[in-house]
Amino acid sequence: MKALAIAPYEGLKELIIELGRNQDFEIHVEVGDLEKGVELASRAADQGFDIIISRGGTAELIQRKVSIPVIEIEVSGYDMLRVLTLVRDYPGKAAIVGFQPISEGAATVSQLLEIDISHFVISKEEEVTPTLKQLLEKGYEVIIGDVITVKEAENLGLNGVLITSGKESILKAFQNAKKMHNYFSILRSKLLIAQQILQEEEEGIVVFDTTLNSVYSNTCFTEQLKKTFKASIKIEEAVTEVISKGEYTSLIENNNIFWKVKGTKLQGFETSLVLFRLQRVESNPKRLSNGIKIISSLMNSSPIKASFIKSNQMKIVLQSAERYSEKEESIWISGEKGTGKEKLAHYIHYCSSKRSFPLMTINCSLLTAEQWSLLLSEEEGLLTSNENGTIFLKNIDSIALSNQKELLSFLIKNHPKSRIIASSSENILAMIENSAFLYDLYYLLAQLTISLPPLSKRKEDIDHIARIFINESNTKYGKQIAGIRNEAIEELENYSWPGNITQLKQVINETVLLANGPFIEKEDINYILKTKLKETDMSHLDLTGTLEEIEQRIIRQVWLEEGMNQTKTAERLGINRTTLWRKLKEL
Ligand SMILES: Nc1ncnc2c1ncn2[C@@H]1O[C@H](COP(=O)(O)OP(=O)(O)OP(=O)(O)O)[C@@H](O)[C@H]1O
Repeated sequence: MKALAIAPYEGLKELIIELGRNQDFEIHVEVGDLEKGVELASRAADQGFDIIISRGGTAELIQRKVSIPVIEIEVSGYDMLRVLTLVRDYPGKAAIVGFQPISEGAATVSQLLEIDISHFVISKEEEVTPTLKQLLEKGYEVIIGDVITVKEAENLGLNGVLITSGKESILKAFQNAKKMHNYFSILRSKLLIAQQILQEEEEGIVVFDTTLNSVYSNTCFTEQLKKTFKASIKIEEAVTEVISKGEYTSLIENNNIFWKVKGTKLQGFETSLVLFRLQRVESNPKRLSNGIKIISSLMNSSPIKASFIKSNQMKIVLQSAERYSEKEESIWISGEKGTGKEKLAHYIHYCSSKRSFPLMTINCSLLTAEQWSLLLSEEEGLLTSNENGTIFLKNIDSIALSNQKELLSFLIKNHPKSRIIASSSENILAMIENSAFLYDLYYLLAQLTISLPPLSKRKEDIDHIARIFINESNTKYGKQIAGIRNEAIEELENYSWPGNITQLKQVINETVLLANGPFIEKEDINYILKTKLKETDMSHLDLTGTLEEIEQRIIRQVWLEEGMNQTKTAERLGINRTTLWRKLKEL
């Protein structure tokens, strides 16, 4: 043990040095009262001292500033006895001034020795001067006390007598120091073990106090997760939730790896401390990440701008979404490809109380059978890890029957606490009828349903949505398109949009890229619609079946592209209107 003794007065230094010679530990002594003592002490830990020994007010001040143990040389009965014996024959009125233990100790001893001496208790340092001034006025001449009191008494012209520490008090302090050092060594080694384990832990650990200061974090957290944690979790909300409800759970994604976040309260501290543990989700994340994404809790602006929606059909859809968002039930969104089902799922999540938790999107059409079984394999798997948030099973109609069965039994067995939204673009009731989709799974996931109309049935929305896309494309390509002519909008409204909003987005994107003037003209739109789409749509043409069936598909495709305008369709196909009319009737 290496001890630093800070003596508030010179004489004490000598005594400590003398007594320290016979001890089995190393002791250094410095002289310093109050602030000077604190200054000396603050360097002690860095200088390799294990413990500090000091006295009275200086010891108390030091204790508040350093992290190593501080042992106080207490005023003993012997010290008191000595000083009282000394002043017994002093001429003039004498008083003892000090904190409670000193002044009460003095009272007891003076009573026993039948010495007539008054004692005055002070509770803080600032009371020393006013107390002494009062005593001066009352005719006291001798003041007995510790270093501060005696110094101040002398300043005021009183006769100060210091209660010096005797041999016994110092030896007792040495003994206490040794005991404390032993105790601290055991504690410190336990702390070091714990700290090392936490530092090597593969889970991230961070502790916040109520002022949102991080008071502890381990290497895994600081080196790998800190940035994502801060960007994905509203720390204030999370800490408040732990303090009010006792728990917080969420999920974050960091470089394609999913981490469960669990917040709990640490017990046994004076102030509230909140611990967050970040655990890697068990399933092999690399193999799962394809097709699964997490939109963190920090979704600040609405994914759908309601004021841009003009069609009644869509207004009703948004109203249902808002009402359903507050319910716990699962929601099934159906609609043709590209009608905005994913956007609507985001909107539901955004409107709900789950908004500050993650939205996990699982694109079922991108997951392989192997990934499906991984996703569903373990109880602590990904599907159960986002308890407070929303899980969006996109394109659920694309999963194989065997995976549907697995998903159904997983959901029945594990009851994920998260809200589930599913989306499909096929006619799901027909699929159920043809045994291509499980009846039970549909009804489990479709407790509430929303059907998105195709874009051709909500032409009033085209104008505004097109403007959103022009803005997006301007940003993307650094273009400055200022607007779109009304005639160009009319062309867009007359088109049939088999690919719905996705297709509108693509058309606007290409038009913006190719446009030469500040406005998108009717001709720009026509060029893209007629030439570009004809190529892409034809490439998707289904060539199965008889020639007659293929012909029917071509006629329907062109008819849709021409906005169901028979004259234009006949013109493009090079047939007369009567033939077209007859052929369309056969469709
Ligand atoms: N109200 C809207 N405002 C602006 N953009 C929209 C809106 N609705 C959809 N979109 C955009 O249209 C495209 C298609 O939307 P989304 O992916 O939500 O459709 P989907 O029905 O889920 O598509 P799919 O069936 O192909 O998976 C996306 O780029 C989306 O951002």
